[in-house]
Order: sequence, then C-alpha cells, then structure tokens
Amino acid sequence: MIKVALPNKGMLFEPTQELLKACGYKASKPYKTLTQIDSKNGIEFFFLRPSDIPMYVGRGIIDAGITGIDFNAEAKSPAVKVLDLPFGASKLCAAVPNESPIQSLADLKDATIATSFPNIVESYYKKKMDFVVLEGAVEISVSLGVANAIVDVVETGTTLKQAGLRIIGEPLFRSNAAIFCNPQKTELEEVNTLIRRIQGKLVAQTYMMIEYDCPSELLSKACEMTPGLDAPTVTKLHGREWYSVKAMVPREEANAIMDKLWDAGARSILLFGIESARI
Ligand SMILES: Nc1ncnc2c1ncn2[C@@H]1O[C@H](COP(=O)(O)OP(=O)(O)OP(=O)(O)O)[C@@H](O)[C@H]1O
Ligand SMILES: O=P(O)(O)OC[C@H]1O[C@H](OP(=O)(O)OP(=O)(O)O)[C@H](O)[C@@H]1O
Ligand SMILES: [Mg+2]
Repeated sequence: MIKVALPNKGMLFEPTQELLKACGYKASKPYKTLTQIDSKNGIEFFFLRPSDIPMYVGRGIIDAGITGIDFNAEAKSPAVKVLDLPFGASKLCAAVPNESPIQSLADLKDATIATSFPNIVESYYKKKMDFVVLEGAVEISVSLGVANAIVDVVETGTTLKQAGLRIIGEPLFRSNAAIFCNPQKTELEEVNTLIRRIQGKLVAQTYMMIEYDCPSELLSKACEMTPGLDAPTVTKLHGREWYSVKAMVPREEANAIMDKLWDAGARSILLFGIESARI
C-alpha cells in the first residue's frame, strides 16, 4: 500500500477532494481524522498541512502528495513535480503601504520583509535578507509595525487592497497545485496509476467529443476544422455519399466549431462530454 498526502485545509482542500473522488478514489477526509485507507486502490491517504507535505514526500516517509509549487520550493524539498493541476494558481508579490516611497523590487533589498516564504525571497534576491516570518494574515503585519514590506500570495488582490498595500514590480514566484513524488518512488505502479487517472480526468475536463455528418465534398475541410488529437475517425454512411466524423475538440472552442461546421454544411452535429480518458 502506498502513502499519499493530501491538503487537510486551505485553498487546495476542496478541489483535491473533488478531483480524487472523480478519479474513483476513496479519499474524502473523515471528520477529525487525518487518514483514510482506500484498500481497493492500494493507497493510504494522509491529510496534512499543505506546507508540511514537501518535507514528508522529500524524505520518502510519504510516497506522493498534492500541494503548491511555492510550498515545495520554500521547503527546498527534493520531491519532484510529476503533474501540474488546474487549481491553486497564485503569485508571490512584494507589496508596500500605498504612501511608501518604495518604487521597485531593488529598493526592498535592505527592508524588513514579512512573509511565509523567506527561502523563495532569498533565492530571488540571491542574498541574506531581513525577515519577520509569519504563518498567515501577512498583509496586516505592516500596519502592526513589524515590517516595511510584505511578500505574500496574491490572487485577486483584494486582501492587499483592504490592508492599504500596493504591489511592487513583477511577481517573485508563480505557483499552482501539483502532484509531487519522492524521487525514488516515481516508478511505483500505484503512483503511476494515480497520475494516469488524474491526467485522464484533466483531459476529460479540457476536451469534448464532437460527432457530425458531412457530404463527401466537405470532408477534408471539415477534418481540418476538427483534427482531433491525432486524426478524426471517419466512417462512410450507408447508401449516401456522406460521412460521419468523430473527433475530440477543446471544450472552450466546441460551440464555435459547431457553428462553423453547420455553416459549412455539416448536419446532425452532436457534442458529448467525456467522463475520463487514457490517451
Ligand atoms: N487565494 C488564493 N487563490 C489561489 N491559490 C491560493 C490562494 N491562497 C493560497 N493559494 C495557494 O494554495 C496553496 C495552499 O495555500 P493555503 O493558503 O490554502 O494553505 P495554508 O496557508 O496552509 O492554509 P491556510 O491559509 O488555511 O492556513 C499554496 O500553493 C498557495 O499559493
Ligand atoms: O489576493 P486575494 O484574492 O485576496 O488572496 C490572497 C490571500 O489569500 C490567502 O490567504 P488565506 O485565506 O490562505 O489566509 P492566510 O493569509 O492565513 O494564509 C493569501 O495568503 C492571501 O492573504
Ligand atoms: Mg493561506
């Protein structure tokens, strides 16, 4: 049985729970319980603080885990990223009070910076810096007088704005959620099954299946409009010079492609969702 760590709280908790459930895993966190055994799939899930997951996976105590790229970098963990996930997208930005004379990231070299990510900040500046290290609610620290600036996660910017801060320069780091694996465990069968199932679900969320009929003179143009991942499947209709075409199309473009096919003369155009996929 392999060990897999999942976030026990925070921004990654719900999307991770939903993803694993959709992939057929018994991974829902029981109330006040920090483990869940999925014996059918040979996995014991551990619900841990997302910032602690890189340490456990890096040491090989846990085989694989889902957390943020920023947390893995901050922990300087040897865990390897094996798959990006489409949630937890964030950036680490420096910010100062609106009225501060500081204008650029270079001006922050000698400032006292409040942050939960001192290692990432030092890698950015490539020198020892002066920090107040906080667990959270970092935006309020400047008005409380412990620092001149912060480096913290920004998503919409609302928390910064409410605290009377403004962003300086470009983000120091960009992050999203990902699956990380211990470098010695990347070949484990259960780890690879987990990755393939999640990849399959992500493909299913990104693509749809289109099926339509078109006259023979339209076939090559229609296939150009719906090239699929490799090539569209084409079947001749019985008793007519018409063809049935089936292909995967990007979900975001699916309706526009249907409109174009219709205008070009295709008919009986059907669009299907994909539950999962192994490509
Ligand atoms: N508002 C947000 N939007 C998107 N991603 C975010 C946001 N806040 C944090 N993240 C990202 O989600 C991951 C987990 O951060 P989160 O703040 O949820 O963990 P935590 O600090 O351990 O939990 P909590 O804040 O509840 O104590 C990190 O990789 C972080 O970059
Ligand atoms: O740009 P915004 O959309 O406002 O989001 C950014 C905020 O979200 C996170 O806070 P969280 O709720 O995780 O609390 P924390 O500060 O205690 O970690 C992050 O630390 C920022 O404070
Ligand atoms: Mg947080």
